[in-house]
Amino acid sequence: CSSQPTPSLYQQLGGESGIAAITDGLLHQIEHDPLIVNHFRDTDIPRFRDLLAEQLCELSGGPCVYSGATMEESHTGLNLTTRDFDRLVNHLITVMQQRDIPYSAQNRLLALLAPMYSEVVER
Ligand code: HEM
Repeated sequence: CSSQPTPSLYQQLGGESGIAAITDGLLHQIEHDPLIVNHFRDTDIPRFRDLLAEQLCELSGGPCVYSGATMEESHTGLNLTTRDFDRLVNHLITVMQQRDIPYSAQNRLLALLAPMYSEVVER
């Protein structure tokens, strides 16, 4: 068979180091977004960073097991809105574009995150 196997989403995102860089880039975007940064004022950022990277790794088919709280548990009481969700997603897109992640891989990741909307917003 001469066809190449489809790379896993995890591989397309750059594996462990690629996902670490995407997570750091996203945190940088959040830090500079006055419309959402306040949600994170009581958050242990190093812990959040590690859990988000772990979750993206697991979601994309990498060798990680997410060890954090469920999305409902961790977002209940934050009173997040659709605008907050959209801003975070747009920041993620910006970071993936900056890192030249293939468009198809960007969409694969976004499709995995989209169903979390109802677990995160208006909780
Ligand atoms: C699909 C979208 C999202 C994903 C995958 C996600 C992922 C996560 C993860 C993995 C955690 C850590 C859970 C834990 O502490 O055990 C977390 C916590 C948190 N998320 Fe999200 N999140 C999403 C949307 C959002 C949005 C839109 C906001 C606000 C703009 C947000 C704000 C927060 C905050 C403030 C915490 C920390 C809560 C605390 O300090 O305990 N998240 N999120």
